[in-house]
Amino acid sequence: MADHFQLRLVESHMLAPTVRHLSFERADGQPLAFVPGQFLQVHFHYDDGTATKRSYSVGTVGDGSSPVQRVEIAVSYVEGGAATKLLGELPISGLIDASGPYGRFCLQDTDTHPRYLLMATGTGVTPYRAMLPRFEKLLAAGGREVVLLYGARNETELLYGEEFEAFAQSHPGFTFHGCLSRQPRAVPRPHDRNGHVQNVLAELQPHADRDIAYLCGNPNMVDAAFTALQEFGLPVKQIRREKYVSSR
Ligand SMILES: Cc1cc2nc3c(=O)[nH]c(=O)nc-3n(C[C@H](O)[C@H](O)[C@H](O)COP(=O)(O)OP(=O)(O)OC[C@H]3O[C@@H](n4cnc5c(N)ncnc54)[C@H](O)[C@@H]3O)c2cc1C
Repeated sequence: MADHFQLRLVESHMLAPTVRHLSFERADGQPLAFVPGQFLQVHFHYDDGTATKRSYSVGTVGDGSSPVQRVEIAVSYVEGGAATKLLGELPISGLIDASGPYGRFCLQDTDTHPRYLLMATGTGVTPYRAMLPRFEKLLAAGGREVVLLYGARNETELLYGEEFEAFAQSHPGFTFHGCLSRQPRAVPRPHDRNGHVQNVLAELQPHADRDIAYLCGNPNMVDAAFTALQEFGLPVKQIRREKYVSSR
């Protein structure tokens, strides 16, 4: 159930040239209960006093089942963006109004498909970071495979790339494909792919009997991947989507 609270900024750094990682705590000292995959809304006012809000996926890696003390988000720079400015200029200890958690872009206990196909561009990878402890449990139970296709123009834009690489190395059922559309890595990793995420799909041969897909981030990518997965025969109920549409 959604709650309203203030968040206090405790840490902020650039994750990539145009993406900032922000780490908050609730000002009331309470932990945040959320299901990995959910998002928060940040509430603020334009200069003319009009109230507005923006959504951000929670990226905190907790234990996957209990509330977290840190509320981590990744914010992509948008030219002239009101929330971009607010969050980019927020000082350490600065407060913002927020509410949440919201959304149903979450893993379902009822899903029994053997392979999870996760696709993301940009900050759309954030919910999958939060889901890592859930994937750890799924993989430990056996009989499952998780494949993350993460699209970026170059390696500097692979947010949390080292964390996903490390998770893949310590969890053999998890494969991380960095899909680089403009510039390959200086030192390529074994699972790197060149091109857009949806182009790498064919290599994985998605199949309705095997796959459940999660798509998150840029709406154009989500729509293109949704169409491609349907062409491979996946029914709509096996394709979960979170589009980072502008909420103005
Ligand atoms: C469920 C959900 C989860 C989201 N999670 C995240 C997240 O984790 N991280 C994140 O960075 N964003 C996320 N977003 C997008 C976020 O809510 C804002 O839309 C984004 O940060 C831009 O807000 P802004 O106030 O800076 O720009 P605005 O003031 O809203 O927009 C400024 C101008 O830029 C255009 N614009 C807005 N967004 C984009 C864009 N992405 N690319 C190009 N032009 C744009 C607008 O049309 C407008 O002309 C999410 C959106 C949704 C719906």
